[in-house]
Amino acid sequence: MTELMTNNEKEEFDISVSSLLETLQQSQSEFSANDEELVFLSSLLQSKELNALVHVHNSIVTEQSHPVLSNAMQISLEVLDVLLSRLALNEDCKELFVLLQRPNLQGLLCAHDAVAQKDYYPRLPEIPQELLDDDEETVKIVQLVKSNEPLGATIKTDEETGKIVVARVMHGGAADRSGLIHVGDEVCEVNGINVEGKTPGDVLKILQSSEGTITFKLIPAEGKMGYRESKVRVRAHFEYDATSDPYIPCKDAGLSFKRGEILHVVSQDDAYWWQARKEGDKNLRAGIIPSKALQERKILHERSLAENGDSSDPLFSQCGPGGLGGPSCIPLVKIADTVYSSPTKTPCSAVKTKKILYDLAETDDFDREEIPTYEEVAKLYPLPDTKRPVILIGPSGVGRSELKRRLIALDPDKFTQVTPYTTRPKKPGEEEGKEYHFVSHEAMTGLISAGKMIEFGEYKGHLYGTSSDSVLELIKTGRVAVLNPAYQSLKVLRSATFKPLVLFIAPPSFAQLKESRMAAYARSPFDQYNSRAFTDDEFHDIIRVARRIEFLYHHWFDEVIVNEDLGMAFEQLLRAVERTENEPTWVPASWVQ
Ligand SMILES: Nc1ncnc2c1ncn2[C@@H]1O[C@H](COP(=O)(O)OP(=O)(O)OP(=O)(O)O)[C@@H](O)[C@H]1O
Repeated sequence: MTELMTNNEKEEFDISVSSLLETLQQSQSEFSANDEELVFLSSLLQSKELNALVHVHNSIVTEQSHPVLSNAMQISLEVLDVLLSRLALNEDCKELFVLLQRPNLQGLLCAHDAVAQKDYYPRLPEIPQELLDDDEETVKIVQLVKSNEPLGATIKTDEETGKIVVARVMHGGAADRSGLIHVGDEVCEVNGINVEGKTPGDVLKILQSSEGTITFKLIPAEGKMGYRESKVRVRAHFEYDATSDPYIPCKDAGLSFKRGEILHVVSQDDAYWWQARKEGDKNLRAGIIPSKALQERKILHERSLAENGDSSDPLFSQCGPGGLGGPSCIPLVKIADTVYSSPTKTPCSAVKTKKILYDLAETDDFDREEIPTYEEVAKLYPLPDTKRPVILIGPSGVGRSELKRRLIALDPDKFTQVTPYTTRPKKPGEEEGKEYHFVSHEAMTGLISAGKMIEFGEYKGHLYGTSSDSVLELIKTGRVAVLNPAYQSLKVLRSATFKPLVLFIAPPSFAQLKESRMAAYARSPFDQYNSRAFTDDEFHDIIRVARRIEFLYHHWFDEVIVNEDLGMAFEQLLRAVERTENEPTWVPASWVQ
């Protein structure tokens, strides 16, 4: 039996319950309801139980029972960014900067975010089908208002059931932000029109001809709850134009990007099409980009077409007008309002390639190249006592030695070259460890076979080489090692051990190259006596080799410096080095983990 309240207790009534009761009592005469119903309603509103329940509800709503944020890790990275520019200001900034980078603190923040995002494992099993009521299905009615913002969803015909279903929901788009439309939701009706048996194209026509509000009747997908936004960042090693991609299922949803841009891949759920945003982009809606696997297959397919006139990859020959993966976009609609009715009877039932694209005569150095598509990257924060080595890559004669010399001359205490090893005898005036480390032939071959030499070669019967331990020792001293090795050494040097800054020194056009070198009376390094100027053939060679290095290794360059005007090239070099000392830089993710 319902217990009624005393007057004292009534004073503690929730304000909304009291005003309901008051309205009921004031307007009793206007109701057509009989006395019995009015007495019941009035006693219910005055009952202790209802009042207690309202209090519990209010407490739950007002209590902060959920995490304040779920991106503590991201915020800590932003704080690191801010602190970086203030390190010199005071010791507290420095201490916090070091503390925030400690693995245990980062682990704690990461765990906090996982809990806040309810990213729990293992996932609970689905409720068994027999426990669900067979006769009744929940439908949801979603109302949308046409606007200029795309909905951010695509539809397709389900291969098994033949029904129209939501194929993809773009992260951060209008559909995603509403939380109302999910992948796998079945579309039953659009504006009261039953879409059973219709194609996605038919549905799009209905949508395009609709004005104002559009009403969808959907059957929610089973077990679609919650997705996790991936934190993966990649550097794109190719340029992508979604508007001219014949394979993309929905051009409007595509994200175009340039080579070298950093992308935040928010979903890799689809094998062919990832969802991504450009790093730092304020627009929250993700766009689709080809997955790594798809891009690799696409390149192989295109090479095969170019070389043999055909391709054996069935994936691309199947591709119809809807693109690869085929769902159609739902265009130009925005969610305005939603009404759920539940439950009601439903009215409707990495490929690696061995192929290479350069002269056969020159393949010896490069016979195991990967197709560069995306590289997972992470931010590397500068550490005060550890300096990244600077590696100048480029064709012989382009000016790397000159740039290196200028860098060392600018600040010899900071920048230094790595003393090479040689088997040639010491000349008068030379000191061990200054010009060279003088070693025996046996010692040198021992170092080479132990894989200790970054690069080595023979000149006039003597071996010369640079040891990896020499570079590591320099890094430990807090100085910046500057190297201009042969480009093949990048395979060894570009690793988590050295974490180098790789700069490609490129030649300008033939005319600019010739003019700038002539104006400076530059001596040709290809001439044994260094007494004559460059020849046209040498300039052509510099350009040809530069193109080849760039084609093969562009994905490993942090920056390209075109060496036309020496002063400007040097300035650019200096700024690039300073950035690694003062700002976080994107490096392969494996270097940071
Ligand atoms: N931008 C420039 N303008 C004019 N002359 C230049 C420029 N850059 C370099 N030089 C000159 O070109 C010549 C060759 O440069 P450098 O020796 O640095 O080439 P390199 O790339 O180190 O070649 P190698 O790898 O064979 O030693 C030098 O005389 C140098 O002073």
